[in-house]
Amino acid sequence: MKSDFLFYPLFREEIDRLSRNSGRKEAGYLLRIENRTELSDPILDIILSCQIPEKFYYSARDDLFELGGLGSALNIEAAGEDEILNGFSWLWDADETIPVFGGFSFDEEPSSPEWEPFGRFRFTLPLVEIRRSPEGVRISVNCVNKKEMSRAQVCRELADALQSLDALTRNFPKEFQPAVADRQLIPDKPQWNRMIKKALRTIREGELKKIVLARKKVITHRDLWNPAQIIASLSRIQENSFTFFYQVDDGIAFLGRSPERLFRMQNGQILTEAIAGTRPRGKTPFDDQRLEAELLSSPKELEEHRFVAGFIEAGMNRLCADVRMESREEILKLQNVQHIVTRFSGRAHSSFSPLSVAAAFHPTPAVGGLPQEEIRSCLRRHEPFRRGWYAAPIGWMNRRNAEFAVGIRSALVNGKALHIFAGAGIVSQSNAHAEWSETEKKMDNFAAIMKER
Ligand SMILES: C=C(O[C@H]1C=CC=C(C(=O)O)[C@@H]1O)C(=O)O
Repeated sequence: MKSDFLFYPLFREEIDRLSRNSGRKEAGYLLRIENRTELSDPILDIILSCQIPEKFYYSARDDLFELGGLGSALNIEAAGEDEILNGFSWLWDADETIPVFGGFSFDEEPSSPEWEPFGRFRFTLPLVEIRRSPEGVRISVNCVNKKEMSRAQVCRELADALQSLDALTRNFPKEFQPAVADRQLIPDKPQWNRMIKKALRTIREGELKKIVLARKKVITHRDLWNPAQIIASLSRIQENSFTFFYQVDDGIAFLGRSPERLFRMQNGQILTEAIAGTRPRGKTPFDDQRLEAELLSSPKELEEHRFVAGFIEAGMNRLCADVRMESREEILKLQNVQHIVTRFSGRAHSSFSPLSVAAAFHPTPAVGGLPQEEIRSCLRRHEPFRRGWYAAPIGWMNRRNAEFAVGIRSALVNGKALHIFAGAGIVSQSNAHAEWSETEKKMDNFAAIMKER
């Protein structure tokens, strides 16, 4: 698999023209050039073929929007949302539509070493941004003048960066045959049973109504994992889902196919949804229909779902006017599982920043639990590993618009280790064995690409 797309030829003329234009020193200045173009290669192939350490890719669940990025013109890692917004505010003063890609960790406590490269909050303005929307494909290049260089010097830096990028395009094998050296389940099945028992006790005692407990499989490769191959294989699965890929360094990436939108914000309109309640897909259409009917009539699954829907609706009522339930308790069919989904829309009361909207919803009871205030400390007590960016918001934003998926059906690749995550909502009627099987099903896309089944 390889894309032969070259960036420098597309921008050479404009860079030459701009470099002849001015000798002024302009500190903090962004040089951004946008180009509309046709692409014969898929954006993901272009992103994955380039061997630059930092890159990202995002595609919306409806497939109408894609955003890819190569390299980094400005990377902001921070402990809080204000630092992120302040760090990009000069950029958005120049053009408030410029998107940056990133996310933040599930909770605020320091994470474990494997997550260190991601930090608490991290967003990237890439060197090259490729964006596809219904209006067409636009490729933009960004160069931030941090060193008070003259315009001609900035142009030279940009030209050099694009030429180096073009030289980094490589072929990578489409076939994916990992050489697995070790597999570890954290927790293992007996530990999981004990976790669920303890969670059910906490629910019975009235401290919690619902808690979403997660587990992970750590699969160790004999050599290093190639995150590009993992996301390339995952993306080929027909799945009603967002695709996300955030590689922060060579061999270190958070990636996945998530069915769940945290929210989308566009021109003051907010769309969000509750996804919770699960059954496997059936082996035949008849069986599938039976499981769907079972899901929609199960008091346990409906309770699990309604905790989430009620929470989201209350959040929407705080943030928005004209809140509407766009659909109620419908079925979302995925490759291996089906869920109950309820969708909401509303008009934001004021011009909230995307990160404040993300913070208002995260963590929803689809990935945390209820009551929300206690859930992060509760999870730290119940789960035997740190979540890092699993189940946290991941996506893109500019000053006013954004879309964040919930980072589930996901994995962290770090060197030789691949950490695959899945969680399940525990309510008073949950059963440890059934929840274990459900999390197995939720990890099945990964099992399929590794031909583990
Ligand atoms: C927490 C996960 O799924 C959530 C989303 C949909 C259905 C869920 C459930 O039925 O338990 C979970 O709340 C996960 O996949 O890791």
